[in-house]
Amino acid sequence: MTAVATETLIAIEGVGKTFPGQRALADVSFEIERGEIHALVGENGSGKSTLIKILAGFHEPDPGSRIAVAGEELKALAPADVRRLGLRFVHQDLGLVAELSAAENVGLASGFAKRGPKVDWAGQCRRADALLARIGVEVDVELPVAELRAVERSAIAIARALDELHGEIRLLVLDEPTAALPPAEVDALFRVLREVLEQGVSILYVSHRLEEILGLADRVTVLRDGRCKGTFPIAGMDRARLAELIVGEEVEADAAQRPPSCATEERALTVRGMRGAVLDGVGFELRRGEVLGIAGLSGSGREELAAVLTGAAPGQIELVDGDGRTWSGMTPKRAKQLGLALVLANRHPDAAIGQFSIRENVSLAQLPSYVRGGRVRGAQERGAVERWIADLDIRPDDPDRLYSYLSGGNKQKVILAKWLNTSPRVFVMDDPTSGVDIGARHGIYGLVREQAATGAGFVVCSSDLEDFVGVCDRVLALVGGRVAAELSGAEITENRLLQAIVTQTGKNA
Ligand SMILES: Nc1ncnc2c1ncn2[C@@H]1O[C@H](COP(=O)(O)OP(=O)(O)OP(=O)(O)O)[C@@H](O)[C@H]1O
Repeated sequence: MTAVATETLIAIEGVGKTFPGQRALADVSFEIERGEIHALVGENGSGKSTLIKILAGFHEPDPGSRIAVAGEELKALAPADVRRLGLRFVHQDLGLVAELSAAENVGLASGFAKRGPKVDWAGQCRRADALLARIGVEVDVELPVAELRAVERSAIAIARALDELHGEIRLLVLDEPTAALPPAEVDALFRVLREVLEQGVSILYVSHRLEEILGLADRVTVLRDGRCKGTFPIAGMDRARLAELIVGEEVEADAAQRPPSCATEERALTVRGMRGAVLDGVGFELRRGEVLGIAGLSGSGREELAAVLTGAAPGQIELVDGDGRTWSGMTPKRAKQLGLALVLANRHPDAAIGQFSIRENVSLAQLPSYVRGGRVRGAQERGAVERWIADLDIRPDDPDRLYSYLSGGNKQKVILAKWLNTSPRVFVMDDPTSGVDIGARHGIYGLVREQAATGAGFVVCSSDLEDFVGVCDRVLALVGGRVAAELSGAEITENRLLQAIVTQTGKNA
């Protein structure tokens, strides 16, 4: 944690934002000090991204809102003001072009080093190297960023944001920077952020991961239903108190409450010899009613397992289904015949259709069952969707709300509802709680358990260790594309998992 800061960098006063039919922010006031890490927290849909988009000049706030940056009063921030005043943003998707190198990505944002009319590649690489060195990171700046570790990509996005070519940088805003980072890489990111702070840049940090906020921030501002519930020092704050401030009521501790396994003796699936870009012969048996976790750092094969298992990514696999039939190779069509549903994280472009409503997205995978005699049975469809909206606490609770207007966490809940609604034999989940708030997370674990009790099998691939502790019966830890360790029942703790995915390789990510 840093020294107590004293000077106001940004004063936000009475800020509101009303979208057609939706008030996202109302009378929000708080201050960000120079030299502090200021966390911004709140439930899904509480207005965090809207506030950030106002600071980024993307949304204009309601009349009467006031924002002052370094003493300069503004009613709204235009994108040119944002740049001039030194506010920089790193969003969850990082905005990097995966096929290009770090040197090229830096050049795309702030121009390329030139020698005469030509690009000076050596000079451009030196510039990217220097930007990364300032935050204590060393990577090969000529490699395509797709080939780097997730935390290295985050570091490049941060280094690029802090390029002072166009003036002093005062505030770095990070929107859920760790949503897809495994824990060992989170520590590496924190080291980078401390370096950023050393440069005199303040940080506004948005996250649903409470441990991170407690370990990193100086102060925290809590939003609830678009209103500011206050700004609190982190010193003296604990997880339970912070969770209560966010949700507005006491939140139960989850780890101790994991219900007993519903795994039966019956096979849901046997997988053998799974190979892909990284996967190197992974196999496992999944029983009906069992919730199996797949843990691993980025580059361990965890990120591709769900897609290879369901035929969404190329790879080799041999599979024995619940009826004892053997299958070689997998395609999305075959996965469907076998009753495997791939539940993608909301950041994935194929996860849902932005221009469809909540109702249309939830019903999409189940549409044939609502059609009788060439007509959609609207009442039945609507009833099912309304039940999912209530069960997952999707906000706003309007089935006709366009998916693209939903907050990140609510998008994730719609994707889950879409697949829970289809009752497959096996759910293959990729980061199912990405961007989901602490209250909704418990709800999701409850629904997974409910479905497991009916005999569905689950393969839960996640970068978030809480998912394994909260809901899994057994966890496979992947290292270098292979199963390096297996934990089950009470053995599944965050510490043991961390050891399994990091120390097995002696890797210090
Ligand atoms: N462009 C838009 N049009 C209409 N409503 C919107 C728009 N953008 C956001 N909203 C609504 O404003 C509210 C606040 O959303 P916002 O994305 O700011 O929440 P959030 O706190 O960032 O949530 P999450 O943690 O899920 O990312 C939500 O009800 C959302 O549906």
